[in-house]
Amino acid sequence: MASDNLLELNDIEAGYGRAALVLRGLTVKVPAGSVVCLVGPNGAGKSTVLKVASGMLTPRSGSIVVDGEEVTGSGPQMMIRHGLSHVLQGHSVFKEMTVAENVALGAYTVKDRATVQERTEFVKNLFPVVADRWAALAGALSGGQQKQVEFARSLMVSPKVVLLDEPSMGLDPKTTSVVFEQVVRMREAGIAVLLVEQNARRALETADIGCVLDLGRVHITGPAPELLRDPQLAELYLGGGQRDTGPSDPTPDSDDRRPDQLTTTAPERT
Ligand SMILES: Nc1ncnc2c1ncn2[C@@H]1O[C@H](COP(=O)(O)OP(=O)(O)OP(=O)(O)O)[C@@H](O)[C@H]1O
Repeated sequence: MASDNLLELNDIEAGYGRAALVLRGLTVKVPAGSVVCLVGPNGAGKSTVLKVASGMLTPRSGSIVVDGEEVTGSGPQMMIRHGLSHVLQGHSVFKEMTVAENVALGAYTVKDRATVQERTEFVKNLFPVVADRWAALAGALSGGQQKQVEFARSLMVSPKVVLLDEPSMGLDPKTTSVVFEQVVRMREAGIAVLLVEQNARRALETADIGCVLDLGRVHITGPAPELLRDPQLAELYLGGGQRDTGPSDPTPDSDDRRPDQLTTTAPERT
């Protein structure tokens, strides 16, 4: 039976070299047309999930299925061909190159000129700031604008699923909101997103499905709005308490608390 999931990571075990496993039987599914976000404490393995999905790290066991096709063991170039595009943590624009050149780099595997042209128009339309600053040096753009150039570059290969690793890293709250608006635009354009975020509340406000990782497994998964309403989760992962609870609300700054400030671990659920 055909699956509606564009990406499935099934029962994945993965780690680095001879060190202990980081992912210990992790299963994550990304349905078509959805944003799925992974949240959890530092070291839980969130970025490692994206590395496995993009072929940077080969799992020791488990399977990776993209749009119904098993692709386990594919390297990064093949994963791009299968439809997965990875936007790495931090900033990766080439600052001394123009925005146009940075975006064009994303299409280095695309040989057909008409396709490149069509994708270029698509990303310029999706990210107006990229179109507006097309001829500018990327280094002259703000952090949030550079992140949008990275998004645009990642879409040049017409991915089915984009893997976003902490897109809000280093950005102020206002710029973070702009970047998350662009994540929503990607979903509206039919691109599924697997998102890793330290800013758990903001990510869950954007996502359709949330997965809480701890110790290399998914401990809790469900519709993101439900996770946001869960008082225990709010206490553990979202800076304590829910936003609309009146005087005891967290301050705006507490929105940006990192899960590594937490001292407890997530409750186990089935
Ligand atoms: N290249 C690497 N070589 C060896 N160990 C690594 C490597 N990358 C990550 N690890 C280890 O894997 C574990 C999970 O790291 P990962 O970056 O996936 O976690 P994370 O949940 O994304 O955390 P963070 O929020 O801090 O980025 C950590 O113990 C980390 O030290």
